[in-house]
Amino acid sequence: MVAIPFLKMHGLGNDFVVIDLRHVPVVMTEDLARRIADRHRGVGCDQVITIEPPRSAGATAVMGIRNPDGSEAGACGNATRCVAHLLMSENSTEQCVVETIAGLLPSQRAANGLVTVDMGPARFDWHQVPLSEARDTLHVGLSEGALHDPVAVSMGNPHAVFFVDDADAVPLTTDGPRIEHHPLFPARTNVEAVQVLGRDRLRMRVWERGAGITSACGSGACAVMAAAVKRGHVDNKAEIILDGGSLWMEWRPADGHVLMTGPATTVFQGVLDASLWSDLSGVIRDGVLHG
Ligand SMILES: N[C@@H](CCC[C@H](N)C(=O)O)C(=O)O
Repeated sequence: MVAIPFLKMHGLGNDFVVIDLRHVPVVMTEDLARRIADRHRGVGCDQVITIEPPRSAGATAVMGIRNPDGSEAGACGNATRCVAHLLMSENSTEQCVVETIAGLLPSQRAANGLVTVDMGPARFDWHQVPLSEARDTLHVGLSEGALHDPVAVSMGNPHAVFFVDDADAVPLTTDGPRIEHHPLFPARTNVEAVQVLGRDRLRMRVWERGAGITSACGSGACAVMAAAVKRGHVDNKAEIILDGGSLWMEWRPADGHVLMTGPATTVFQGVLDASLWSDLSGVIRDGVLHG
């Protein structure tokens, strides 16, 4: 049985096990992702990220996203910067296109070693978030503990953005999971608590769907930027300060796309031993792997 190489990477401390499956007959299943993400028995991470062959014209590669609970996500901004960095380094290019189940994300190198990703349009239609019933997504009118009246928005994954007076005082470990599992969000939701510091500065903390509190969420920062523009709190550009550091955001009025700029950091390389999945079904594609 073979071992599979991986990279440990992070974006502002939101950490990933990145596995290149472009030439390996392995399928990332819910069970396998859970085992890899386990910080005691596996490698440990906030998301398991796969790189797979492109499916659409113009894409450099597909990026698959799994949360530590095994669930699949349509967007992960911090991992997109990491994967884009790897693809651009591999191809010696300054740009690439990362494909996700939610769409194609054009990415490019920015100043100071940072990476910019066009995360696509913020969507405010209640069907698209999704919500379980018709609501005004700019004022959803939902309350839980310290959190009231969010903006609901999709960046390819669902977000509930709450504007608060003091983001650091919000008890996210109790209020976050209650919102994540609220019946109004049939696909569950990521939860952001946001404090407006100025017309170009926001402080944000996040409770991630399927992961809990993380030090940063790139798609969350995009959702927050779009929500803050729609509520009239910021102009088109803003710094968003997360627990793990800052992201630089731009909302493009012409098409409603959100552009995100931030770091992509490689921590170490390792190998996943086949003992991690040898008793799991559905992991090996096209037969058995031999070393
Ligand atoms: N950390 C990510 C988001 C990962 C997926 C999210 N938890 C979900 O289930 O939608 C980011 O940087 O965007």
